[in-house]
Amino acid sequence: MDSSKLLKNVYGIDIHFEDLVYQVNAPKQKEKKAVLKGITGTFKSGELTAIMGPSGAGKSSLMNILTGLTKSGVSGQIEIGKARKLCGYIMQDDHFFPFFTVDETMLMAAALKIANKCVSMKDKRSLVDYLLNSLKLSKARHTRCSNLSGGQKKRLSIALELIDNPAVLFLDEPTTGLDSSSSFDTIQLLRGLANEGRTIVCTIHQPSTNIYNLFNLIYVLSSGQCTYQGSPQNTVRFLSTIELECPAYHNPADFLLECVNGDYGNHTEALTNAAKDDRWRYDQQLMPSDEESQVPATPPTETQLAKFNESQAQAQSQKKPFTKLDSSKDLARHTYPPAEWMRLWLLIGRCHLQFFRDWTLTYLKLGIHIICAILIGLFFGDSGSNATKQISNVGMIMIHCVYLWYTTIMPGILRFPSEIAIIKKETFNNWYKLRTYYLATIITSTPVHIIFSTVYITIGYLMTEQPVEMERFVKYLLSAVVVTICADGLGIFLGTILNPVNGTFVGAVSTCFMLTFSGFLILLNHIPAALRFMAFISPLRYALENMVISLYGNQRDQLTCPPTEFYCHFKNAVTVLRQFGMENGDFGYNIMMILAQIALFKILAYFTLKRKIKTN
Ligand SMILES: Nc1ncnc2c1ncn2[C@@H]1O[C@H](COP(=O)(O)OP(=O)(O)OP(=O)(O)O)[C@@H](O)[C@H]1O
Repeated sequence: MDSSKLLKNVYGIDIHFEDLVYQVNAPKQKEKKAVLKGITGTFKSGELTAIMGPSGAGKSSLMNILTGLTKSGVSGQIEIGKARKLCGYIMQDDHFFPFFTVDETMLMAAALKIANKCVSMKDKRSLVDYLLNSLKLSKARHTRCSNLSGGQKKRLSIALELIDNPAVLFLDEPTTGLDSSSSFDTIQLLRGLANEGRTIVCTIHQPSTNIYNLFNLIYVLSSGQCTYQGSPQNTVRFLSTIELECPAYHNPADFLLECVNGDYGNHTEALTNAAKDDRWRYDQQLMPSDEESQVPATPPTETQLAKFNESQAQAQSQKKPFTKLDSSKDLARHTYPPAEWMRLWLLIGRCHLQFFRDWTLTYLKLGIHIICAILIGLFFGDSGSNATKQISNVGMIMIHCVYLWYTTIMPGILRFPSEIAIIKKETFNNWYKLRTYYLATIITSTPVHIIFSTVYITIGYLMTEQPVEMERFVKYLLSAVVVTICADGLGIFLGTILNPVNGTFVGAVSTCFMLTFSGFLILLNHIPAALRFMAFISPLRYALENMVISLYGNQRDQLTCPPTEFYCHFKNAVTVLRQFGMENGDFGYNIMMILAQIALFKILAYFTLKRKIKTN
């Protein structure tokens, strides 16, 4: 299949909004603050539209409303309908997984966005090649995303969203951070995409004259009101209708913004009234001559407009560059996504690859686990079999629990904050559902926790001469593994409700409390009855109790009392259990309690992550 054909078949979608009001709660004020005050406008297919205006004018708010990112506090009419599914939103900052190359990122996006039944893998490959060529990214195809320049990142963001050929593309400040030549290239590229029939809308700050003239429509906002909607070429004429004369050799875009900012007096009301006339969007130079009206500073007359529309319609029917999207049947004909289970499979693959590429997550962490396990083993020596060292041995068990807990909760806290911008972009642009991604991360991270804690515990267990009995070892290991997974769940939960600084602080404080109530530092029956419930919510308590009863319970043989000792208080294993008030400990119950907490944390983390993605 010819890749360019896949991209040329664009459905034309016009976006129309009327009396759009957006209100937000203003702090310390009874009344709501109106960010958008009843604006009306039309962004047409085949056109490149710029939303401009001073900072705080409401540009991003309008964009977020049109894309569907903001829903509450919005009233008025928006006609975009089923086409929302065919929209791509390129946010201001470009976020990618740093360990993948441009090629891998593109191929993964193609696999996630388009079903194999719809476009074969071979065609997806050539589609990716075609897009990389068109966006001048071929030379960077084997470069990791973290090493791309600002302009390349922006082009990659555009290429990624073009894969499933969206009919509408929204871009938030696509030229921010780019030099003038890259900015021009980017806007020229967008103009080319619009010419193919797409509706392209972007916000922009202070464009140069060259860039300004590339747009088909300029939509200016000032304090939530529309102060100009027209072609760039009509700007000077429009302003002169309210006696604002643009000096010669002055950039019309700059002059327009200066007028809107009030640099030449307060003309907001006059501008808002004049901007209601949307005929300024028609380029005067394209208008047929009309003897009745030759006044230069006016929008086209009705007669001119009728003639113009007629000639445009004729040209359109001859060229027929794109089909108008009328029904949901048309939507189905568009490239369709793979089934969600297939996306799950792809995301599991991506998470695995990411895990192996990030050496700090794999080799470094595994190496540190091994070194620490050996060091702790050397410190405690024969504590597992020597009856005189049993208090130290229980202390070592606690160290194992706390080590696994701490080294898991902290990366858990930091994991999602670093990925949230990417997840937000990808879920919003329909690459996959959040629950699919979340499930993929659980499926990928769980075996990793199992392997890492198994390596750590096995070394520690063998070096400290714990009983060589399979059942005791398996129970001991199982308790360590579940508490590690529980730490990951709590870490992710904290990472999705708090920022990294507060998250690490709360994580550290909560660990201290859990440690206090683990049953070693203060015995359970020494805690005041009213506060004892705290111990029952500490996963570390359940894990420690389980690890202790695995080693000392179930009628263990007597421990070795060195011949140099006259009396060994902990010669009988049950004495250790009694000493720590764990003689009635129930292994199954403890495991169930930790599993219940894992489920609780993981479910809560899903909903907090969902909330965070919506509000961020
Ligand atoms: N959820 C919200 N709660 C409170 N105020 C809000 C909210 N969303 C937007 N605003 C306010 O509305 C105004 C417009 O914000 P918006 O981000 O749309 O401006 P903008 O034109 O995109 O600005 P900039 O060019 O600086 O990005 C600002 O004063 C902003 O503080």
